[in-house]
Amino acid sequence: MNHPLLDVRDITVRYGPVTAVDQLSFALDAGETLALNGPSGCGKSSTALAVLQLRRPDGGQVRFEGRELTALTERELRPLRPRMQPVFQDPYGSLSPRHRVRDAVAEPLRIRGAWDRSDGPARVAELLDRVGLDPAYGDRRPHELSGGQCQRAGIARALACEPRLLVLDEPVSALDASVRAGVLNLLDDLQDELGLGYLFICHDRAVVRHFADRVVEMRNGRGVHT
Ligand SMILES: Nc1ncnc2c1ncn2[C@@H]1O[C@H](COP(=O)(O)OP(=O)(O)OP(=O)(O)O)[C@@H](O)[C@H]1O
Repeated sequence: MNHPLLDVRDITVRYGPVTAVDQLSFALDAGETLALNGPSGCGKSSTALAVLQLRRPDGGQVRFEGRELTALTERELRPLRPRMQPVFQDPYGSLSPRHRVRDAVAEPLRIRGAWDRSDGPARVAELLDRVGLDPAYGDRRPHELSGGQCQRAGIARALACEPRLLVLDEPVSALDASVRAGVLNLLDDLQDELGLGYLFICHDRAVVRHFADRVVEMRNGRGVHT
């Protein structure tokens, strides 16, 4: 049966009396970029957390690859989690400051049981190269990289999970304008090559227009499809 990669129906997220996301629905196919755009506080990040099941929504359904995630226990979700990877705004926040980049990228391979001592290092080097980082940067720690390089390393780590969906929450907003285009081009190339679906959260309308296939404009937790 054909189903969207991600199918979000009527999700609601509340923080006490505040309704951050109010019965929001959208769907996203593999190889497609759907943007959530809107002003600060309209509920974009809360939607990202609900899609990733990092915060369980208070209502509605999140279907990923045809499976209804809100009905699953944490244990049942665990094997699905690598397939939906977040990339957050703060490039330094997604990597541990204590670990070298090569270990950060290797970790998902180890967790998945995909680490092999003979070809693991070459796989890490390949992932770093794929995101435009010289594999020698694997020896560095995050603070020894620029913001753009660090965001690329975070994307390499996400790719090590072999995801189908990336939830990109303001992935270029903290970067200098001069490096933004490079990271967006990388994301475009990866999507073409791997058929990834992108839920792209961004407050910058110009970036959204350039990058997204479709846009959901959010206001006060509600969405308008454009
Ligand atoms: N942990 C929380 N506790 C209480 N209220 C929260 C929490 N997180 C978000 N909110 C509130 O929920 C609403 C939506 O916030 P959210 O961060 O999802 O919006 P956003 O569009 O991503 O904004 P921004 O771009 O500023 O991050 C806001 O009113 C915000 O104050």
